[in-house]
Amino acid sequence: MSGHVYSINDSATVEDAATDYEFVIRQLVKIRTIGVSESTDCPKFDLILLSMGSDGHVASLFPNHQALELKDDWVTYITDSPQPPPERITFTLPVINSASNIAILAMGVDKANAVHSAVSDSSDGPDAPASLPARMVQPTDGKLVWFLDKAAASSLEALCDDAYQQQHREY
Ligand SMILES: O=C(O)[C@H](O)[C@@H](O)[C@H](O)[C@H](O)COP(=O)(O)O
Repeated sequence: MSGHVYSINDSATVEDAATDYEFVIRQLVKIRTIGVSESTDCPKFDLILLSMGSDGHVASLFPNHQALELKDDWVTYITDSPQPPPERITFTLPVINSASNIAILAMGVDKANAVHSAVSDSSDGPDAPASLPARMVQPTDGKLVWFLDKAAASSLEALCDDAYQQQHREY
């Protein structure tokens, strides 16, 4: 197992650590230890496991941060995280979205609003995708599964009721 663990170099600067980590991933893709997505040319991980913060951040991709717009980088760094620590490295959305399976975990009532917005259809105003990174997790060619406790799912009851009533009206 240890031969398959590639840790981040935490003694380098975040910029160097991100560059080094992306280099490692690119080598692993080259020798096909990690598969490649035919549609995106990104690494295709079997599973990416994320947890979501109450602000809707996943990985170290925070609301309205420019890191959300990266298209060509696989790994990036930030130095201005709104939550400590300020310096972080993270996979980018193209890599996350290329995975075969993505699981997002959310626990606690403080996640309820973000869960509701992330799985609802609205895409304007405060629910615009970049204001809620979890909404931007949309697998290109894979599956997304949410794991919620009751508290995190508590705002979904209203959503389900609405959908039920909508369907009911159509019959
Ligand atoms: O520093 C971070 O980015 C956070 O620690 C994050 O990774 C965490 O997993 C979520 O915010 C949910 O955390 P809880 O489920 O503990 O609230």
